[in-house]
Amino acid sequence: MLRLRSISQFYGDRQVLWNVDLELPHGSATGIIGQPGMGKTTLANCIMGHLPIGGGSMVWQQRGARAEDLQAQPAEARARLGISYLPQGCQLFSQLSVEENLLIALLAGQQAGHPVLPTLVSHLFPALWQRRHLRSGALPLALQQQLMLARALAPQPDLLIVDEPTAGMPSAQAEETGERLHQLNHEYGLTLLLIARHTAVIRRTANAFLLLHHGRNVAQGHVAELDSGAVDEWLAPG
Ligand SMILES: Nc1ncnc2c1ncn2[C@@H]1O[C@H](COP(=O)(O)OP(=O)(O)OP(=O)(O)O)[C@@H](O)[C@H]1O
Repeated sequence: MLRLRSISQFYGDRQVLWNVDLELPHGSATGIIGQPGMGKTTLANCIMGHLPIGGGSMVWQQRGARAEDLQAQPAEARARLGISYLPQGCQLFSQLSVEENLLIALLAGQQAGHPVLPTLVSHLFPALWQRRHLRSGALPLALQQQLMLARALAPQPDLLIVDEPTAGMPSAQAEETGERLHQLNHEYGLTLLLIARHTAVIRRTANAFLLLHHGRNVAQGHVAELDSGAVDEWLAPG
């Protein structure tokens, strides 16, 4: 469970997040939506500890563990606490094999010292697993994108944060990615936080949404409420 209260963030003197509240219960799937430049990625970076917060609180409770102040944990500890992040524009180690890419990710997480890849990876990505000895840079793009997701899952996180998971994908592949994320949430109980400019993948995968506009949380609720038209004006360009 992750609970953010009144998060603010500044780049220099410029404030980009204003009193953002967000609650992610175990097993939930939440989408953060908003136009470009509204603070979605900044919020993810605050959760990961890649950016300091200017104010507010972040409480994290891993399954079966005590709640703790996330701010007290350095960025490198957050993967071991069960939080994984797949940033937009993420890169593979293209000269390394599929398996080596996965093992590196594994060592960053809570399974450090026990480099055993979870069966989840082979189950969810059989075509990728069959090619685990191949150089990752030689894979077709669709499999490279699967590998990025598989890498984020290798440490067996409780919470996966994915920034623009379907950006630039052809629609069939975007649908497939949405399906995998849905499966991870429904079958494996993974808590998801999805960031997207467009709502298609959020509608497919999430049950709750939060809408950021110029760094402020202007709407949130159940994903079914996205169909009410109430959020359209916030998402319209210009
Ligand atoms: N490193 C930085 N230094 C200064 N300003 C930044 C930095 N990164 C982002 N910003 C600014 O902060 C604001 C929020 O950016 P952010 O990337 O969080 O938005 P976003 O909603 O994720 O956008 P996108 O959908 O384009 O990724 C924008 O005005 C952006 O220009």
